[in-house]
Amino acid sequence: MIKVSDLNIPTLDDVNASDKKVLLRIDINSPVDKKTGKLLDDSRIKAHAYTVRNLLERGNSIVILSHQGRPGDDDFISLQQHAELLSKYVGTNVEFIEDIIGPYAIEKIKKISRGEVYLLENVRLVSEELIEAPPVQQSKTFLVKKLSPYFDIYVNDAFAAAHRSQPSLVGFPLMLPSAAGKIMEKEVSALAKIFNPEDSPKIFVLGGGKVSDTLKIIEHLAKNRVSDRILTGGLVAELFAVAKGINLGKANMQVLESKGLLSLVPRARKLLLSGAPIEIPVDFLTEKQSGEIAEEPANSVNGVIKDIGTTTIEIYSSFIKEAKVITLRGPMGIIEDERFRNGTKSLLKSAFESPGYVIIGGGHMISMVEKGIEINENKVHISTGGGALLLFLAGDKLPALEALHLSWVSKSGKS
Ligand SMILES: Nc1ncnc2c1ncn2[C@@H]1O[C@H](COP(=O)(O)OP(=O)(O)O)[C@@H](O)[C@H]1O
Ligand SMILES: O=C(OP(=O)(O)O)[C@H](O)COP(=O)(O)O
Repeated sequence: MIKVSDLNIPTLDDVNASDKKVLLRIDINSPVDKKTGKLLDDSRIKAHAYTVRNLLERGNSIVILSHQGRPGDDDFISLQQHAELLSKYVGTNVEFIEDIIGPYAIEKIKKISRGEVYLLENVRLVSEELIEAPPVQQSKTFLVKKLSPYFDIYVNDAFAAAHRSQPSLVGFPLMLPSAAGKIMEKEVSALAKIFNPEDSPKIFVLGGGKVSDTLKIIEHLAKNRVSDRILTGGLVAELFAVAKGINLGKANMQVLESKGLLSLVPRARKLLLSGAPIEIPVDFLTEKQSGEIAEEPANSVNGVIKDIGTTTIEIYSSFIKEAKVITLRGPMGIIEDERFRNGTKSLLKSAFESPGYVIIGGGHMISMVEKGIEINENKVHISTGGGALLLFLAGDKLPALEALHLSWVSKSGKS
């Protein structure tokens, strides 16, 4: 059992996860090369393989659910590549099933034997999965009603998606005995232990492209007074620059407009006026239509912003070096292009060299941690989560954890 504030989260031992038919939800959503459609990083796949191996050692058969990307985005692809990589890291064949709740998937699930592992297709192909709602409502979806009858237990290992109240994450725990997987258990236990509200100064380095999510997180961090300083990068920085009245130029305004982000400016401006400790870059690395790459001051940008500039790196690094806890999520630039990785790499280096404790999260951000560098586990926690990590650190209750708690209460009669 894991205790998280007033939630009791059952673990594999609490549901006797042995010799059972297990429905396992993991989060192997990974960065994708927009040009080739190939996965750019397999950190999450490698991490979740541990839970799959653990469940196999307990004599279970396993059917896995996960998502990749969001409909309409370039990274919304099939899980076929993921199954091949999972087979490699688990050390046994993970059969890819190109179906989710259709007759082919159901027939295969009915016949699965002990020791077999199936990975179903991208669960976000089921339209219900895109709707967030409370567990009771999600337990009545086609996805949950079609799959639940064929399993003994449900295991949620998807810490990185635990902030999503979607059917595959919160619907099954009311229908099946449920538990946290080994990655979920490890993340929640570690973060609850290392994140001491008393530690100060706490710095959050927040970048990336999930601006609406990150704005909500910053509102929570500011409201709960969890962060002493928030250093912004990526599209998040551009939103706050515009909110500060900085003219980023026509090209960048068009990027923000095309992503529907300008409607968030009033909320960002309100945060700035409230005195939230938010920093924005003083310079950017930009690319002109001619292809020329240049470093430009934030108040006279002509090219399309692709990364933060060196002066910003120096200023942010000086803040990082004074921090007791540094949490980084979301890259500073368009890291799919190696020309725009300097900002992210430089800040990661400053964090690793600082005396503070470092927490790193987010699929793209994790992919930037140099493969094979020596990570001092006493000083660095590499989370599989991004938004989920930040909301957990901001003190929010994650819907997937609440659903597991509800399942425990309803099935065990214990609170
Ligand atoms: N200045 C920028 N303009 C456009 N996209 C950006 C910029 N900086 C970062 N990005 C994009 O942000 C995406 C990663 O964002 P996000 O998913 O929030 O990060 P994480 O996966 O680490 O949580 C990458 O695809 C990257 O190309
Ligand atoms: O990659 C994820 O979140 P992250 O980008 O915050 O790390 C999770 O898989 C959640 O994906 P979503 O933000 O499309 O629901």
